[in-house]
Formats: sequence, structure tokens, C-alpha cells
Amino acid sequence: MVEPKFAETPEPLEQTPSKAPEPLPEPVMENTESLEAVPTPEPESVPAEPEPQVMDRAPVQPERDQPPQHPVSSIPSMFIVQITPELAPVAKVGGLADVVFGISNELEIRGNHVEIILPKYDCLRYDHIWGLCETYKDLWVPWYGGAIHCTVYFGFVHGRKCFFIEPHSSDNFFSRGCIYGFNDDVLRFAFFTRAAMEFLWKSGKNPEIIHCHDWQTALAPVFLFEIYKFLGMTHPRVCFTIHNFKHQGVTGAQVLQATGLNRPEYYFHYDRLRDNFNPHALNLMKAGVVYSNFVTTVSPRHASEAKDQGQGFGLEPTLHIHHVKYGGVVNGIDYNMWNPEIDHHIPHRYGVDHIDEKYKNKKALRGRLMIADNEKPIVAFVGRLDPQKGLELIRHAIFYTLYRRGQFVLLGSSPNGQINSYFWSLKHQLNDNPDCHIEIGFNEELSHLIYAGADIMLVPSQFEPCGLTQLIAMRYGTIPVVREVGGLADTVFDKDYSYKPLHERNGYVFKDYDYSGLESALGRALSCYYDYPEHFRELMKNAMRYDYSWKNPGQDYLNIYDLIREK
Ligand SMILES: Nc1ncnc2c1ncn2[C@@H]1O[C@H](COP(=O)(O)OP(=O)(O)O[C@H]2O[C@H](CO)[C@@H](O)[C@H](O)[C@H]2O)[C@@H](O)[C@H]1O
Repeated sequence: MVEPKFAETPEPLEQTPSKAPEPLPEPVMENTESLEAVPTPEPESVPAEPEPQVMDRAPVQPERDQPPQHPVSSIPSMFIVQITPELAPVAKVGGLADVVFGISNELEIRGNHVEIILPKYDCLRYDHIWGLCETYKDLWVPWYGGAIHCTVYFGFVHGRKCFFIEPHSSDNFFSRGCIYGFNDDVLRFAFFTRAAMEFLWKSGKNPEIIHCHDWQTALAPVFLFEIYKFLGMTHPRVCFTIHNFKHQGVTGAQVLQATGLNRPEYYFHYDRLRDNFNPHALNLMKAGVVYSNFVTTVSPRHASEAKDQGQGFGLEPTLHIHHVKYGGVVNGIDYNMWNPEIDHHIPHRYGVDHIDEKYKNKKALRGRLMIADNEKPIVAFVGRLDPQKGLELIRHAIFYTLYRRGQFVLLGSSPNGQINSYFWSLKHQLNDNPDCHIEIGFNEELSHLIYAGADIMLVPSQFEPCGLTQLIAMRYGTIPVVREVGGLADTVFDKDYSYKPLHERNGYVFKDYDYSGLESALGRALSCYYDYPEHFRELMKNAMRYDYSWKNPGQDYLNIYDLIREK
């Protein structure tokens, strides 16, 4: 092991004053909640229904290297369609993208047939799409009493079969340079969801399961059970996964007119789409909960926090009504993509049995970010700069870490201008500090080097449905310091206070969302690094030995699909 090794004793650890966090600028809701009227697009004429132009299932492409198949379960193989606004790495804003890729991969490894439908954004990472070609030329999607002409493309994303829907209309729904952040986001994704369902129907696809994600695609079960079922699509059942209750797609009545659902008197009912707070608004996430055959969120702890502990952002009563079809499944991470033994984004590969190489990555990270090469531990944060992530505590942790003779590295970005400029000013303030680097922006490659090169990963979230950063960090032997909430509480077990046996403890946890809570956990982590390096190293190994792959959650989702599928 190269580090930590320290000749000198660390300075006595004075307490920095603990006080309640100062609030950072509140963000403008970045997505949808605009109830303003959006200009109605010119309806185009509806042509005669075209003949199906795609094969029922996509052609088979040789897979990239896959881990060994998991034992075959008694559940028969299924045809599953994922309808999603994001997919890693081609269209990624946050963790939803990773989850859709990871679960699709796992389901295929287990012998199921998975197809993924997503918008053909102009900002897709086209360098990650193999064999992109037109597969359905004239898809006419009903819209405001007329229809919009679309083309559907097919391509492989790291072995996964993907269909990309491209509308041709003056709305330019998906040619705007980024994925979210527009006043008409609700309409953009309502259109996409209707288009995906229309594509399934017109192309004669008949999956057992349609799996949709977050408010963006929550209308899929409404379209299925209110429209397509009556056109003969009676086979599919719907699983709806909520990755974030905070954004629900609260909108006005025009979405009904636009998508052809119409009948406001029917949908504006509390048992259907009417928002639980605003009687004049519809709530797309609520629609997904009401109409789906099964609803999951991304950890059991968050499932109960959302239903019973006020973290459902107003959907608590709806979750109670539908509790028999509601549960939590902890996310996995893709062990092909996140694996320090084979990761091509890091200069030195390592594993639990040859952990010392990790410190060469630490040196490389310091070189890349031009911070000092010294004996100090590196504390990192990687994530969206959203209030959810605990921005006040992140800021406090930067100064606390520097004060406690650590280094701090931050990689993050926000669609909110105020938050971004706040972190830019922090960056300028700390520019000359050789122990700190703040990188504002989205950089997948750099994130790999940070996971590999840092010693401690901070996740001090206000709420966290699951959290992927702590899972990835553990895979790379980087010790998570997290708040005891949601999926963080389900996956990180405190070195000093957990009920788990010593060899199953893998990080540091704090309860209260305040400075002293943060300091209690981060301080213990830094002390352990300096004072008990062998304990710290054991903790790293414990974390690396955990299995947070898709193996277990993959089986959980298969069990859910099996429960709801038509038998
Ligand atoms: N600037 C940047 N540069 C490079 N990579 C970056 C980045 N910012 C974020 N990432 C990456 O994006 C992913 C974010 O994962 P999170 O669990 O924090 O998801 P998020 O909060 O977006 O999503 C929601 O959905 C996920 C999935 O269900 C839940 O885990 C989570 O709790 C919920 O809030 C990680 O892979 C991280 O490395």
C-alpha cells in the first residue's frame, strides 16, 4: 500500500463552529411545472394507417463481453420494453440513465428480450450508438386532433437494442441542444410517450412488460389502458419506477387535448390524474401510480419515506391508496462500466486484492486537476448541484475538509444559473488553494478518475431515493460519508455505530441535516484515515467486497414482472 503513511501526527482537531446551514439560492424548478398555455402546433393531416415496417424483434448483434450468466430462474423469459427519457451513456442527465441501461443489461443477461425506446435528441452521444439506421419511416403520432410525422431509428447502445423516435414538426421537441429545461417539457415528453405507444402498436410489438420511468413517461399506462387496450393491445402490463418524487409533471388540461386523451371531466378526478394540491392541475406522476400494475421507487427505505414520512411531495395519499402494488428495489450499478479492474478511463487498474494501485490513480487525479501531491486524503463530491444533494453541507464540507488537512474535489453542474454561478464564485475564491479543485460541468470520464483517485466520497443529501455515487464509490474502494436517508441508509453502514458485524461496515453515516451532523461523520472518517490507516484500509476492502451489481435487483424486477404479467 502506498498511502496512507504518515510520519507526523496530525494537528489537534479543533471543532469548527457548528451551526445551521445557510440557505443557497433556491433553484427555479427546472422541468415542467408550467401551467401556462403552450402554443398549439399546427395539426398535420392524418394519413391512412401505414403497414407495419419493423420486425417484431430487433436483429441480434454480438454482445460485448458479458459476465457469466446468472442461474436460470423458474420465471419464463419475457419481452420487456423500457420507455425512457434517458439512457446511459447516450442521453444522461442523472442516475435514471444509468439505471435504465443497467437493468436492461441484466435482464438480457438473464435471457429476456429487452428493447429501449427513447427520443432521438440532437445531443445524443452518437459515438456510442452502433449501426444507427431508419427502421420505421412514417409513424404518424396523434397530436391535437391531427398527427405529427415521425421517423423511428434503430441502433445498439453497448449491445442494448434501442429505438429512437424523431418527430418532424416545427415544435423541434428534441432538437434543442439539451434534454430538459424548457417551458413545454410536459408536452415534449407527453408527445414522446404517446409516440412510443403508437410505435409499439403500429409495429405489432406485443411485450409482456412496459417499464416506464418518472413523470416524463408516466402517461404510458394511461395511454395503454385508456386507448390502446381498445385497439387490441391487451397483453402488456406496466411497471412504473419513480426515481425522484420531487418532479411530478404537474400541468394544465391541454396535455389531454394534445395527446388525444381528451375528456377532462373524466381525468380531472381525484382517483385519476387530478393533482392532490391544485384542483386545476393534472399530475403525470400520479397518473403513473394510479394506472400502472406495479409501482417501484429505488430503495425500500425511500418507499416508506415517500408513503409515510412526508417525502412523497404530496403523493402520500395516492401511495397509501395503491400500497398493495407499491415497493422499493435498491438500484444496482453496472459492474462492466464501473469496475476498477478493467476501467479504461483510469490509468491504473486495481481490485480488492491489489488495492495499492489505487494510489497511483490518486496521483493521476492530482496531476489532472493540478492540486498538491501530499499526504492528505482526498474528499470528493460528484453529482447534480441540486438542493436535494445538500448544497449547504457540501459547501461547509469543503471548508471543513481543508481545515482538517484534507483535499477537496468537486465535480457537478446544475441547470439552474444561480446555483451554477454560486459554485463558480466558490471556485474563484478557492482557485489559489493547492488542496481544492471545483470542476463545474458534466464529465463522465473525469468522474471515473475521481471515483478511483479519491479516498472519501461525500453524499450529504436532504433526501435520496437511492443514490448511485455511494455505490460506485464503494466499488472503487472510496469510503462513503452519507446522510442516513433513503437508499443511502439502505446501503452504507457506519464503521463505529452500525448494527452490522465489523466486516460488513463500509462507511460513515450521520443523521441530522446540519453542520454538526456532517462534521461528526466526516471528522471520524478523516481521523480514521490519519490515525488508523490499517482500519481505513479494512473499511475500503469491506466496501469493495459488497455486491451492488444488478444481480439482486435484476431478480427483484423479474419477480415483479412475473407477478403482474398476463398469465
Ligand atoms: N457532473 C457530472 N459529471 C459526471 N457524472 C455525473 C455528474 N453528475 C452526476 N454524475 C453521475 O450521474 C449519476 C448520478 O446518480 P444519482 O444517484 O446521484 O442520481 P440522481 O440524483 O441524478 O437521480 C435519481 O435517480 C437515481 C436512479 O434511480 C437515484 O439513485 C437517485 O437517488 C435519484 O435522485 C452518477 O453516475 C454520477 O457519477
